[in-house]
Amino acid sequence: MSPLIKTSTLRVLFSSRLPVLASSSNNKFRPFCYPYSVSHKAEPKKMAAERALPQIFQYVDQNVESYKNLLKEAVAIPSVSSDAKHRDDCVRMVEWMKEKLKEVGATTELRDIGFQTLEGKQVKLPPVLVGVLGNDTNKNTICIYGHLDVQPALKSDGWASEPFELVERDGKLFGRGSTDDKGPVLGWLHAINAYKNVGSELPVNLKFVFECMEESSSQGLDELLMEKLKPEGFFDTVDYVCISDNYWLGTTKPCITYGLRGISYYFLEIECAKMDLHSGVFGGTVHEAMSDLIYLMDKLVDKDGKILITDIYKSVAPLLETEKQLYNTIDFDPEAYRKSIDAYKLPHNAVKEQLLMHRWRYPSLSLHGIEGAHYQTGAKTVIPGKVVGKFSIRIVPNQEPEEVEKLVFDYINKKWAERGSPNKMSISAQSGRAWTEDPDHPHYQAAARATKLIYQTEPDMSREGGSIPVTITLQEASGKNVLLLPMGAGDDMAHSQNEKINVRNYIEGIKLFAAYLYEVGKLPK
Ligand SMILES: NCC(=O)N[C@@H](Cc1c[nH]cn1)C(=O)O
Ligand SMILES: [Zn+2]
Ligand SMILES: [Zn+2]
Repeated sequence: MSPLIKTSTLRVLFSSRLPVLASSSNNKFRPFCYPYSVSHKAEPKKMAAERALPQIFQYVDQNVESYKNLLKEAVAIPSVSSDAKHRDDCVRMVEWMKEKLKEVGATTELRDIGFQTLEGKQVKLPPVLVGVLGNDTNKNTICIYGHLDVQPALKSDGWASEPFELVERDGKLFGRGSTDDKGPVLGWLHAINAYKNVGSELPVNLKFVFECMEESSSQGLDELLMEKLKPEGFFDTVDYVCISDNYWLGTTKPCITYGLRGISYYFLEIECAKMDLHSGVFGGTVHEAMSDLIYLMDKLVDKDGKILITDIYKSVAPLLETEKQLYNTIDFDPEAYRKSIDAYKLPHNAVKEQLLMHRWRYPSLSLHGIEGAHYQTGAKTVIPGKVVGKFSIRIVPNQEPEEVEKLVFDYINKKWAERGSPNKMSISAQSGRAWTEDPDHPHYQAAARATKLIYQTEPDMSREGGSIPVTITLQEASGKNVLLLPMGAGDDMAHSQNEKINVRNYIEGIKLFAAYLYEVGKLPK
């Protein structure tokens, strides 16, 4: 190609629907070698970004301490969305992030999404942070979604250090939200900031949607996206959607994710009295709520993990031969996985393909806890007056939340009738849909190139057992390809005690995001 090729000619070449970097795929990957020999004058923006990458990577390496410090600040805000006591912290977290986004040059807006019923009260939902950075019609636009809320955490749950104090041990940054999802959200900021600091224009326009209710079923977000942002034209210019809110499958090999399970979360409430009762005084003279609840919860799943709810497997997408083949090549070691969680034994005879399928494409039911039950140390002799059993079903492609909820309600009502208890029982649910995407899309190829540049290995195309309820909504709202680009490793223990992100994953993740922006910037407009 002539070094003096004009931008317009280049655009014609770009617009062929071939993968833009197809020419590099036969060669050994050469990190900073631009496949087109184009003069800086002819294509200043693209060339600027191209030349900037090595400087960006160097800049990132020089700023590790400041990245850790910013994550420390974010982790210190206990933005637990499920707890009304932390609602002000959630609002503070969103406002904190708004300032950070403004500092990198974005225009920002906090969008009100109304109220929710929490602990019997009407509680205001934290606002959603919406941002825009750049509006160059020659550039692709990526919509980035992330969440700023976290799961609850107490030191007494078994954390080695305070959960809301980021602490570094052995190259790992421990703290609630470090990997889910504050580290990755900050990663985007750092990548943008690095472009700016090396004096390079961003290769893409960016739009941001950062919420603070993801860990509580993203309440209010779908309505904002579909009934407000979409009609207002927010998605009109969006070409791609990217979310970094999941993890590698293992601890060494990066992956890009094209599927998530959905979630159907249940609150099963049983009341036997208006207050808690002394078991010595009242035991033997009341129908106890807890016994009823244990009876019902025991009817949900068998010891091998098979869900006992009638017809629950009926609508699960059939396993096609083509899909079956995909599992063979995935890099996943069941024994390393077992050891990473210190489990005694894995189900499904620890067969790799079976484990992956039961994590990605079959539903699973988990029992989470009982609100109102005695759980502290000691021998409190109480009969709880009211208990709420919590369980959820990870739902999969072809299973619709409404259909699953109906099956669960019918089944619970049937078992309740069989129990014949005089107590008061009620059940409610919150659900989000499963999502899959086309991993052969040029967007995925761009992310794969970025990943290979950073980690020198071809990423696995994976699915994930967890849920990000908004993913499918963003896919529908934008009508564009959605991609999950994980930053953290498979042993990060999100939602668990001692959640962490490896310093390496955090820092290389920032570079990965910068490289991804560059690669998407090169995709045809
Ligand atoms: N990183 C995504 C994530 O952890 N999502 C949650 C979503 C959730 C929690 N409660 C209801 N939905 C998950 O558990 O998968
Ligand atoms: Zn989470
Ligand atoms: Zn998350």
